[in-house]
Amino acid sequence: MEFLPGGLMGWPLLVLGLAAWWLRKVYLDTQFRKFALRNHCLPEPTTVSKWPMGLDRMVRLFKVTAAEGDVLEALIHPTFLKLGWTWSFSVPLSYNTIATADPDNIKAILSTQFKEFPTGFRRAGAFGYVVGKCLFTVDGAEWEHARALFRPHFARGEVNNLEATEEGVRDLLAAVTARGVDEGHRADDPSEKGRWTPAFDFMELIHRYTLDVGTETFFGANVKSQLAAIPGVKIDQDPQLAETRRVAADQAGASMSFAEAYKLAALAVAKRLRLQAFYWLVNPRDSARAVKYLRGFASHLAGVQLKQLSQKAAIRDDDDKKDTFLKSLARDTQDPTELCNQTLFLLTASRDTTASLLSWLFLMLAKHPRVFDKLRAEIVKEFGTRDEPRGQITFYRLKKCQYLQWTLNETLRLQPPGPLNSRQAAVDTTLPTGGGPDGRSPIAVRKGQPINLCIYTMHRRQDLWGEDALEYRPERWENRKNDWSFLPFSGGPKICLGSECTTYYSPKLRFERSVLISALPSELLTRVCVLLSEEYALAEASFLTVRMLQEFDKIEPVGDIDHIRQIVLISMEPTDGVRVRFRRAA
Ligand code: HEM
Repeated sequence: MEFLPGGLMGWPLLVLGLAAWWLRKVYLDTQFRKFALRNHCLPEPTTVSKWPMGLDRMVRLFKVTAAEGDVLEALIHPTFLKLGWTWSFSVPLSYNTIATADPDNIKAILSTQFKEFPTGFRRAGAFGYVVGKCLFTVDGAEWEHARALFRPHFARGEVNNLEATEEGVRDLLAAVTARGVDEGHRADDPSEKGRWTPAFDFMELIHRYTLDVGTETFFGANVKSQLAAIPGVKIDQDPQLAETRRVAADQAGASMSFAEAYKLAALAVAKRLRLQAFYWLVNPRDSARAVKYLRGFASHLAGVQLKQLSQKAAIRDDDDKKDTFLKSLARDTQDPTELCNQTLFLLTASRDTTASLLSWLFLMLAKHPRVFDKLRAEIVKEFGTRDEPRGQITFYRLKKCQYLQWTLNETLRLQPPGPLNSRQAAVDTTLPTGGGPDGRSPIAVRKGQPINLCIYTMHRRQDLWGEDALEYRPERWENRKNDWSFLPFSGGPKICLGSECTTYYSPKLRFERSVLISALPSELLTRVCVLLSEEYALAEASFLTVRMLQEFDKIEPVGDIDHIRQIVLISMEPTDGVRVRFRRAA
């Protein structure tokens, strides 16, 4: 029997199939309309497309991305200013995507209606390309399982020990020193002569810093990328790490460094994110090689860890004092793929975001000398100078530096490392606002409908942040309480785990805290964790800022500081890096 269209049975079957599909669609559309009516929902504004299925918007998006342009300022933010804080746009072969920059809607999606808005298959398709199934790419019971695996390690405050950060900062300062001195810069002033570094891209060093701290923290294997980039410096390697690097290099040919592989993989993820349901179209050969490299590296380390643990008679009696995330995780799961996925994800989550924050912070300090001077005065008062340091840099002392906290917050507000977040409705449901002529009625959201949360636009709204919302002014944080209009770390049960814990407690406090935390029921634990928010993620950035400002007393921008370009890869970064020069403190 012939079942192909054109065969004897083919056409009737095809017609029948189409009719069934159409009837189902009509039925579901009618049900959804009734649902919207029952819930007093009105439609949100929609962008007008010149081509069917919103293809023109998609083509424009690709043109901007291909030219390494700024999708936020070129496409997304202006549409919010034109249509209001919640709108939708057509996407080929899918329901309209909703975009929102409204705190009430965002709160509902991330928190009060959390179960109705999982992350969905688009995120899994885009990020899973590199990190497979992990905390970030799964939903429901799988997510709960992964979060439970992560939590004890974070709650004990072991993620990123202080030594790893200190070592990272030492290497970074060595890398800056290795760049030498620009004898010619301001040579006419004897008090300045010989104190300025040459102009260089500080962002490159920041990326290496967060990579080194991250690989040490999560894998227990600092890749020493900062020292590796200094010509002539020989890195003192333990044999295990040398083997690890060799294994990773073999996967891709020695032509690629860890940092390069990382950038290529991030570019592919960014492209897959833009393509939404068609993410699978992106798999360029060089990115595939990069992903193989990164996964080879993580898998090798997971294998080493498992071998070490299996050699111990009783895994829980591991008496090795140096704990890493990988080791801690390996006590709970011995699945090598899971270990590889989770640790590689954690490295991605922590490295790019922290590097983005630090890059923007130093760019802002270069652009605003007043803020730099005020911040440095506070740091010197609390921690002393390079030559006369005052005590250890601890988490509590960092927290006490109010202007430092404001400066970090202001940077996270204007340039959030994660400017866009996404979810997908699991059921027909509603959002509290955005519908009707005044944009205040609830809107109906259909099962399967994708939603983009635009944190970037929300952080720049004048009605929420005042007339000077676009100005960099840390002082605005005086007396301002955090609410749902400030979400650099997201919110609700999936709030950034890095924002939940800290490394800067003393061992005694850390122990007491871990006992307290492990005794809490999970719901309360989540709330406590949110209260402890921002601690860890900001500690790594604060620590480096303090040490840099002790070391250098001026920073000067190089190039056009008034027209800073930005690009969204996995995180948002300054397109042209952080081109600056520093003046060593006298
Ligand atoms: C400035 C630094 C950081 C920023 C701005 C940031 C921001 C974010 C954001 C926006 C999310 C997405 C949550 C969602 O899907 O709603 C996230 C998730 C996450 N972040 Fe961070 N992050 C930072 C640093 C870190 C660090 C240092 C770590 C680890 C030590 C970390 C670990 C995580 C984890 C594990 C998740 C996944 C949580 C989950 O899906 O349940 N982050 N982060």
